[in-house]
Amino acid sequence: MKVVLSGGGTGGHIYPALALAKIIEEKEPEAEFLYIGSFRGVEKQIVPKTNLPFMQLDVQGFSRSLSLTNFKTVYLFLKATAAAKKILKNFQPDVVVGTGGYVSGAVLYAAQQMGIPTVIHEQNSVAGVTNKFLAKNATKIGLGFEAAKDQFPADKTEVIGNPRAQEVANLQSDFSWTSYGLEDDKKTLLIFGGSQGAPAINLATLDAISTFNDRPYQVVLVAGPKRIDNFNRLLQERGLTLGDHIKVLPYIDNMPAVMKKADVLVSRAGATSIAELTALGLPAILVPSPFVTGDHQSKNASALVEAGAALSIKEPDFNGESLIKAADALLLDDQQAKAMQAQSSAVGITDAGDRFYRLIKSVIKD
Ligand SMILES: CC(=O)N[C@H]1[C@@H](OP(=O)(O)OP(=O)(O)OC[C@H]2O[C@@H](n3ccc(=O)[nH]c3=O)[C@H](O)[C@@H]2O)O[C@H](CO)[C@@H](O)[C@@H]1O
Repeated sequence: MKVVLSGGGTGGHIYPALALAKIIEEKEPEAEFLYIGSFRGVEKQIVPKTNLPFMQLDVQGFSRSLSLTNFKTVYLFLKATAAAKKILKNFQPDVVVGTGGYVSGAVLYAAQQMGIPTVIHEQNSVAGVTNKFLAKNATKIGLGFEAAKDQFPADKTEVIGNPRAQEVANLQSDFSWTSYGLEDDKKTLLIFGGSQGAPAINLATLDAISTFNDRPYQVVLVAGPKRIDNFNRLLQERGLTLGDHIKVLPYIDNMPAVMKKADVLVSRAGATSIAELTALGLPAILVPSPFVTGDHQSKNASALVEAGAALSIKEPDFNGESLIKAADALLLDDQQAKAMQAQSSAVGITDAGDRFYRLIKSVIKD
């Protein structure tokens, strides 16, 4: 099987594509892949760390206000589509899979025009712009959340979950907190604001630092590669020091292994983060980003809150005090955490990768 994967811009669109590649490789070791990303998104850092051949196109997103940059966006889209056609003609894929982000718009649009089967994956409860654009001519559509079902044509749409969940659930790892200078027999609160870090989550953690310094549990904050300097500057300005049981990092490459060792997670309600934490049954405090299309993170979070699988705190209510209160409730008292763990595991779709694989096989022409 020859598969082109395309997804970009942000980790939440990229990791599902990489997880799918791993599942296909396990089932069909002779499968060939090509990952097509953009020059601008974080895929240029993430994909080259895998063994997948990687090509890049020049695309950019639409600006929300009417502006001249949108003419450039259209121009780049048409140019990228033409470039994608050449790449596809050369590679001759059996299927082209898009996991969201502008680059997948150009690549799958090209494939659709060439009559190559396309499968899109919508991770969120609310359809993204690119997937809405591609849905009409997509051969099949896989969804992460049931809630997105009524936004796509019913006859070709299936709820499959997010393949990253299967990757995380099946992961064998000997990761130890000692590699961060922490202890393995202490409970650990892991905090990260999606793949880029989130200022509101970093600031609340900063406000909570002096209390965390006195807590018996460990705290790991992933501040984000572009945000860690600001966090450290504010820490210094406020004259705060971190206890030995608190670590602040820019990014974690082996996040699934780290999540597996954590006891409670504080995070945004990005779809891939949710797929991972429910695959692990990890109790979570979610802080949906208010800055995303259609407020989709609040809707992603609702699915978990309704099931008793997570707590959700709106960003304006999220601060040092509410963070400590929620973290203490789950880390100092086992009962609530255990109940949440069970509900979270019940929500997780840990065979999402297999379901995605079957969906892809179903569109490949003999
Ligand atoms: C601001 C924004 O537009 N966010 C969107 C983006 O989120 P974002 O890119 O943040 O994606 P998710 O929260 O879904 O996933 C984050 C991914 O990054 C990984 N990770 C994170 C931190 C780290 O240090 N290392 C690491 O590997 C996580 O394990 C996870 O796999 O795509 C998601 C999936 O479409 C959407 O639901 C989010 O609303």
